[in-house]
Amino acid sequence: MEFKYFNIADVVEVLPRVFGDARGAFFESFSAEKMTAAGITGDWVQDNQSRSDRGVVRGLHFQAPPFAQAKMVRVAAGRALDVIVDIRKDSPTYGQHIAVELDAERYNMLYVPVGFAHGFTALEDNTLFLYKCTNYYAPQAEGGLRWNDPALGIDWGVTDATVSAKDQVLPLLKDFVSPF
Ligand SMILES: Cc1cn([C@H]2C[C@H](O)[C@@H](COP(=O)(O)OP(=O)(O)O[C@H]3O[C@H](C)C(=O)[C@H](O)[C@H]3O)O2)c(=O)[nH]c1=O
Repeated sequence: MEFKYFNIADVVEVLPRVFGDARGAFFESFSAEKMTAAGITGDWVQDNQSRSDRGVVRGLHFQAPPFAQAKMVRVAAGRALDVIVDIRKDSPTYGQHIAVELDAERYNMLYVPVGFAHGFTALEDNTLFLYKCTNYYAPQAEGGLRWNDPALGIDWGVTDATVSAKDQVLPLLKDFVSPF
C-alpha cells in the first residue's frame, strides 16, 4: 500500500497493492494500521455505496460540524473522477480543488479530510462508488457548493452531466459561508 500527498494539506491518495492472477485480483481495501500511519485518521462508523451511470455528477456535498465527516472513497466497478474542494476558512488553499480519477483496475482510494466538499463524476455506466465515513448521516447538517460554479473552475470530465435538482441549486462560492 503506497500513499501520495498533494499541495493541499491532509489529502491522501491510497494506492493498494493489487494481486492479480488467473482468477482475477485481490487487494486490501482498508487497513487501520497502515492508513493511520499514513496520516489517515478517523473513527469510521458508516459505509455508503452508490451506483451511477456515465455522466452522473453527485456533489459537491459536506456535513457541517458537529456532524462533519472525513471520507475514504473508491470505486468497486467502473471509473469516477473524484473532486474535493478545500473549504477550510483559514486554509491557504481555500476554494482550491483536487481531482483524482478512481478506477477498478488500480483500485486507488482518496482520503477526504473534514473541511472539504466532495463530489464525483461517473465516467462509465454502472460505476459502484463506495466510501467510509467518520460520522453518521445527518441530513440537518448537510451543505454544499454548486458543482459547475465557474469560480471553482472544475472540469468534471463530461459535458452532458446528470445532476439532482437539489445539487443544481447549491450555493455559489461567492455566496457561501463555510462552517469549517
Ligand atoms: C448521504 C446519505 C443519503 N441517504 C439517503 C438520502 C436520500 O434519500 C438518498 C440519496 O441521497 P443523496 O441524493 O444525498 O445522495 P448523493 O447525492 O449520492 O449524496 C452523496 O454524494 C456525495 C458525493 C457525498 O460525498 C455524500 O456522501 C453524499 O452527500 O439517500 C442516506 O440514507 N444516508 C446517507 O448517508
